[in-house]
Amino acid sequence: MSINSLQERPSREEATVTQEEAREAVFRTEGLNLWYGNTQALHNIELDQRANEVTAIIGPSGCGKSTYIKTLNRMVQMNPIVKVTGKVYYRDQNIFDRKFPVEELRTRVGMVFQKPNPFPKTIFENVAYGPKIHGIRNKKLLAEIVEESLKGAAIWEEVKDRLQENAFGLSGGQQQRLCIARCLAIEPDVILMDEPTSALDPKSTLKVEELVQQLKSKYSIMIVTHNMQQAARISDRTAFFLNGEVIEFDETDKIFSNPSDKRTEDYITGRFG
Ligand SMILES: Nc1ncnc2c1ncn2[C@@H]1O[C@H](COP(=O)(O)OP(=O)(O)OP(=O)(O)O)[C@@H](O)[C@H]1O
Repeated sequence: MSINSLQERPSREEATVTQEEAREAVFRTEGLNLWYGNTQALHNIELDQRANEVTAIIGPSGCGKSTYIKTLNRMVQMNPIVKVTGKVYYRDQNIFDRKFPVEELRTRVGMVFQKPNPFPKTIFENVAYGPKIHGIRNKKLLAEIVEESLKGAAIWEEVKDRLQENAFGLSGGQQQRLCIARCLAIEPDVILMDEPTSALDPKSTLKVEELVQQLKSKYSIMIVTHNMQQAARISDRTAFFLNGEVIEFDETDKIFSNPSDKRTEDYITGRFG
């Protein structure tokens, strides 16, 4: 079974899809429960990630935001004490099915972490690493992928003359965009971001936010953030988590202007969290 064969992305010519089709669910979570040992961290989560949209996950510390997004690439299940029930469909296949191709899932679903985590390698090698793992050896092709990915992550102009320098020589904000480029190099379908700007200064934060806005024309993005202004600025829909539950999930404008649940209102107005 191959994810790629099931969901070949359309060519540009075929890409004249209707608004409705463009917004199909890439991930659909139904009745998801998750335990760390005997402690339940997620309760009956129901959530969709639509294609070419940004979904923000907000909520106070410890409410299960990171746990949830790490469920989507099955990273959380690398921890042997984790147990899950319920269903998470990626492009209509349940990722918890025994036959589900997990390795392919990880190439289709990229992840960007809170702290930039470049490899101790050159800027070029950081981006070429994933494609090389996938068997690409042709130097010209690798160079093209590296350039395109760095351009996609809006960092090409800053690094094009120093591709052979160590990535640790970049600023924090540049390192984070390099990590986004590394993620783009494996041509993901979905990008999960776990507080990608929390370690960055305001200028770098703005750059990453602008980048997220640009990337959503090609990718579907889910972003965990503690920064409510950020969620309001860059997301199409927002899910408010509290104590491992989704309290409210709606259009971002609605969540921030007229939330349905008092707890959402209390959180976004800073009464707790
Ligand atoms: N590896 C683990 N082992 C046991 N419990 C864990 C583990 N990781 C997370 N938890 C627990 O699961 C719950 C949810 O944690 P999670 O990290 O998903 O929350 P979060 O909303 O992302 O928090 P933060 O905003 O502080 O990053 C917490 O009670 C946490 O203590």
